[in-house]
Amino acid sequence: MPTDRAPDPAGTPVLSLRGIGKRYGDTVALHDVSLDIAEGEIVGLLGHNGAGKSTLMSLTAGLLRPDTGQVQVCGEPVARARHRLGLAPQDLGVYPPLTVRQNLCFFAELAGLRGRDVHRRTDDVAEPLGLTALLDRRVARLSGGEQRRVHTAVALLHRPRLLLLDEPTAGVDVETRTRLIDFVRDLAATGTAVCYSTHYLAEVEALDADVAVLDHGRLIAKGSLQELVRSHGGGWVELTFTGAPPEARLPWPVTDDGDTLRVRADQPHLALPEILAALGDGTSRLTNLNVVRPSLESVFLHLTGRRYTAQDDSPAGPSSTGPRDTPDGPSADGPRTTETVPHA
Ligand SMILES: Nc1ncnc2c1ncn2[C@@H]1O[C@H](COP(=O)(O)OP(=O)(O)OP(=O)(O)O)[C@@H](O)[C@H]1O
Repeated sequence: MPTDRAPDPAGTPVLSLRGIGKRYGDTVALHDVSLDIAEGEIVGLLGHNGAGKSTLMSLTAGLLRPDTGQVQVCGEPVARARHRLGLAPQDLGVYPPLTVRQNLCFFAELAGLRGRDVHRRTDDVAEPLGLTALLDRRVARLSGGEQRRVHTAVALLHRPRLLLLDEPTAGVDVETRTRLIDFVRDLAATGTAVCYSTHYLAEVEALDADVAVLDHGRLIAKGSLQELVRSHGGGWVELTFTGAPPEARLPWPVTDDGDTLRVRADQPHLALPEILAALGDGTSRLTNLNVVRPSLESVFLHLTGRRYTAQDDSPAGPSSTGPRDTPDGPSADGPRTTETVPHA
């Protein structure tokens, strides 16, 4: 059985990316990305659409070759260490006409398992992902969330040292999301290194993961949630208007993003009265008001100038940091007020 739990030389990360660059024609998908993931560490890989997350996952899994740099898994070039990693890509890779058990047994054999190990391992991965009762059901008859759990289970059959999950909760319900997060945490507690890409900040917070932020192919931040909030701290008051935001003279940094004014302040809720007073008559055109307390969302705003969830149109996704709604026009009841809760 190709299980590999031999200890690595002390200090060798399970995943080591050094100076990774990748272009598709004129598009720079990744530029000089270096990242380590240690045994038992979960890294939440975040970035807006097109930031390079899937490219990074594919390179890490050895499915793509970087133009520059090196990918090492457990101290070896990835080409020699593929058996040590498991990848659950964004697109489902299971066979709908087969049952869950048939899928898992098929992929277990592909991964090199034989005889009783195939069935034992199938049962082992099915149980924590809540698939035991579904083993004899055809995948085609399962819900989207159940199918995604099967897809994730496939990546685990050979007990990888490194698990790559590319948006594992895309389109799944809240229960499946919670179950997956618990499962990933338990897995990491047994020593598996996990790289987890997602569009939902709340998941990264629930995973208690370190955070790696990609922006236009560059790794612009890496650290624990607490570290990032400390170094890119402060919160925001976000005010949306009909038409261009009014001028406001304020003692805090102000950015103007179309119809939205953002004011960065250490204690945004305390800054609010002064901000509203400075807007004067402009408040009559106010349609939405959002206080973003120091959190992963405020870190994102600071690093990229954009809300993380603002471009995410998945109906199944939770809003990690409070509503991201921006009404089309003024509400009859006045501006909508929301608050982003601090997580760190
Ligand atoms: N096969 C390809 N050919 C050409 N360009 C590509 C290809 N795959 C990705 N790209 C481009 O490379 C950049 C990074 O894409 P990638 O899919 O890695 O981003 P992502 O962060 O995973 O995005 P998303 O969150 O939308 O899945 C984007 O500009 C994308 O358009």
